[in-house]
Amino acid sequence: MHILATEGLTKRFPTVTALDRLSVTVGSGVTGLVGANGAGKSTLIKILLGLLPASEGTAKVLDLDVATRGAEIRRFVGYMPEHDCLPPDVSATEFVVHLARMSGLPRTAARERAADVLRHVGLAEERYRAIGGYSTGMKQRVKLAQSLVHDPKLIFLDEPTNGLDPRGRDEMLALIRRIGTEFGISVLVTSHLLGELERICDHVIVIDAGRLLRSSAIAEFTHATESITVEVEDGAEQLTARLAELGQTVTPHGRLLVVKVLGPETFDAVRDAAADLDLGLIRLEQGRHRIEDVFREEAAHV
Ligand SMILES: Nc1ncnc2c1ncn2[C@@H]1O[C@H](COP(=O)(O)OP(=O)(O)OP(=O)(O)O)[C@@H](O)[C@H]1O
Repeated sequence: MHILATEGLTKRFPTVTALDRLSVTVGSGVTGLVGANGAGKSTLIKILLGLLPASEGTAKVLDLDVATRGAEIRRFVGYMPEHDCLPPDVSATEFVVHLARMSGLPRTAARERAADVLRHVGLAEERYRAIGGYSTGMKQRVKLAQSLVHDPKLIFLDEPTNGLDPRGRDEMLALIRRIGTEFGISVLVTSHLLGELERICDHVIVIDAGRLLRSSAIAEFTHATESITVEVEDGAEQLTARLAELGQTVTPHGRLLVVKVLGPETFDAVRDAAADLDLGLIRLEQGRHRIEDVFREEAAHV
């Protein structure tokens, strides 16, 4: 089953089209939603939660229509908003217990559940202190904890690494991965930092200006762009021409050539062509393009 599916989903604001005929499906697991600032990520999440009406098109979350079943969707889905939205004067424990009670849990169960989720996100003794004194990383953890407290099947995390230092970012990403694998909760996580999602997602959706650029399993993203970098002392142009004759896909960058790996024969072709032309090979390096490169390539074609 798809955990969510959109068809021709469009959202027009007075001066901008935030989503433009977006049709995409998402399966279970950890899915990354990647796009630059303003690409439409937060708008999509708000529509999926039934908090914002679409202008056109349809969307379903857990097979429920967002236009009519928003309240049910929000029962099964947790949401970590992008911006700071925490009350400064209460403790993390009080805040999360309160939200657990609002979701319908009795007092004792709400306390137990809040303690569990705060422990899972790594907040220890400090959970009894007022949130106003927390670091950004701790606030992000509280926001993550509240998204989990009502035992959702799926969570939407909007820019959870925003404002974190590199260590905080790594910890948050590891936590998100664990939620997906150990707790079996499906995750839709947004980021404008494309590389970081590569590490934790099973599937990535790339959007730009509200339009779908690409949706594929992470393995396809990296596999499809596997390439080798070749450097020769002289004769890069000759080598480029020879490899092209041999059916290889070559992009010259000065003395460097980036050759797309079509199969094991690509390595043989480079070695043999360099030997035939009597060129000195300085470097033959396998390099995996990262999602950033894929994004740039895709964006260049739009
Ligand atoms: N309530 C609104 N009224 C008018 N325009 C809006 C509104 N909400 C979003 N937009 C516009 O829609 C576009 C998409 O915004 P959105 O917040 O969905 O992007 P995003 O990908 O989440 O980016 P960011 O990470 O910067 O929030 C932007 O141009 C934004 O200015």
